[in-house]
Amino acid sequence: MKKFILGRVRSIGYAFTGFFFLIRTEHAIISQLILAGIFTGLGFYVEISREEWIWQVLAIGLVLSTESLNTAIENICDFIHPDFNTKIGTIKDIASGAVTFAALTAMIIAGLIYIPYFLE
Ligand SMILES: Nc1ncnc2c1ncn2[C@@H]1O[C@H](COP(=O)(O)OP(=O)(O)OP(=O)(O)O)[C@@H](O)[C@H]1O
Repeated sequence: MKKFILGRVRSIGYAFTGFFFLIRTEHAIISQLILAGIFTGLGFYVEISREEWIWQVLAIGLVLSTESLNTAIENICDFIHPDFNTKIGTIKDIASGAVTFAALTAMIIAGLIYIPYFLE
């Protein structure tokens, strides 16, 4: 049991190391965080409902998580094959495509939340 708990605590530590690495060094994550900050400010400004906050937080989390996984895939690609390779290019494009899915979803959610407020 003690070994199990220690293992879990250590894993949380590694996870936070990755978290801080991303927010310190990854430009894509930093830009998404700035955007998340802008939308958080907008949420307070137009006083969105509790339910709309939940959707907004989920949308932000979805984009940041997908972007983080995309960064991990890019790093693996650059590590295993630093030179130009069409397969590596396709893998990176696919990982970016996943971010696009998440970003489009977030844009639709943002539209559903904010367009009615701005039409009022
Ligand atoms: N080794 C490679 N071989 C072939 N094509 C590559 C290679 N590296 C990158 N590419 C192409 O360039 C695109 C951008 O790759 P890159 O690694 O620069 O990511 P990025 O989207 O600019 O991310 P970031 O801004 O986080 O660095 C890829 O989606 C792929 O099409």
